[in-house]
Amino acid sequence: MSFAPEPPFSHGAPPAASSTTAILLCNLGTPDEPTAPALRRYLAEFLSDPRVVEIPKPIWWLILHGIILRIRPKKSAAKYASIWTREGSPLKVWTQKQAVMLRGYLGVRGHAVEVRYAMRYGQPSIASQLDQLKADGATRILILPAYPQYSGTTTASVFDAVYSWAARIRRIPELRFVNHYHDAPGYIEALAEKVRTHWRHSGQAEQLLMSFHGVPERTLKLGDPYHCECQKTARLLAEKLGLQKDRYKVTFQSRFGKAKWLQPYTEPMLIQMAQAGVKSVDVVCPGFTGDCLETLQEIAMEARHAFLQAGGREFRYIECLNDSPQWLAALADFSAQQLAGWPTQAAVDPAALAASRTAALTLGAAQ
Ligand SMILES: C=CC1=C(C)c2cc3[nH]c(cc4nc(cc5[nH]c(cc1n2)c(C)c5CCC(=O)O)C(CCC(=O)O)=C4C)c(C)c3C=C
Ligand SMILES: [Fe+2]
Ligand SMILES: [Fe+2]
Repeated sequence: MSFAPEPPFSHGAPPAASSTTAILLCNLGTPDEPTAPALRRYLAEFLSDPRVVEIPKPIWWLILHGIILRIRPKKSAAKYASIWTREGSPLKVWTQKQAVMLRGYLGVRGHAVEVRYAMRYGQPSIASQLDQLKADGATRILILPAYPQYSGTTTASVFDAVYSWAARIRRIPELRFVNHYHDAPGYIEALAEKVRTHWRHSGQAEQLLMSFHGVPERTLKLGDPYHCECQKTARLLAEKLGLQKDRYKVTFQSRFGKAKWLQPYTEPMLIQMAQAGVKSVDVVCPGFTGDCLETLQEIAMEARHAFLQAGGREFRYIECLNDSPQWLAALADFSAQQLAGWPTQAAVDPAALAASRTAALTLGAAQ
């Protein structure tokens, strides 16, 4: 084992002038392009993570390499192709934009904090961004997962990647980790504002369906708080919107494999609702902070089709938080709280601050 060398150090020297505080916004990751070879690389990395699939390695290896990586890449590539934009994968586009905007929103609140983004799987990797931040003088880093609800399959996996990076670093920056923000008032309010805006434009459907990404049911029995955190987010959102219990439903999507996942499942629920006579439904995905394959393709395309086929008339998909000003403001306030006690003025570069203000103002209202 060898640790990365550090820059020369002289006794008594003042701290490096470039010593900074930084935030690393970490999201799941996405393939480089919507092709089968790119999907194979992405899925191989993602599905080899023991946090994601908890099947003993020798058995899972056979299934993954013998079956899944032979079939799924082509199918998934076609799905990605249907949502790909000129700027690339929506998940990456939104995450990148959120990082730029968060820096601007923190800037106008007086915090000169560097904000970068990283992907747990694919590029830019968490290790490469931490290397870069350290090279750029970051001495304090807040790890901010893009997941409001804690799950061992996502949040803990981001932390694993940070710990693995740190394990090869001689002089580790100060690190802080955000576990979750499923009940943060700003997050709930930003979600509620998305729904209200949608209602103002399109009217209110008979039912609001809140669809969260699923996880295997056994993780709940093993103590993962994800299910409870989703339920709490849903309850708080419903309360904010003044919705009675009979006007909304909470479901779980994106089931993978044959095991039981958290229930009720999104698509069967939509079919059941349509068959029971529900004609219109609003669908929101509160667990996803940016639109991605799971929302734009699985919900806005596949689930819509299933609902309409089963007799529903109106399926209205409500976009994710994306670049919502309320969301970025909430994230800035929340991040500022997490940075408490850390200097955030150490390297105020007026030109960079002005540039981030302009970026925030261009991308959305910076208040
Ligand atoms: C195999 C098990 C999976 C678990 C457990 C899982 C949990 C989980 N995932 C997200 C968020 C996202 N997942 C996305 C895509 C995606 N998820 C899985 C599998 C599991 N997810 C796969 C195989 C894929 C890839 C697409 C496919 O082939 O079906 C995405 C979208 C990524 C994108 O590029 O747009 C997100 C986001 C959460 C929040 C979660 C547990 C709480
Ligand atoms: Fe997933
Ligand atoms: Fe629960």
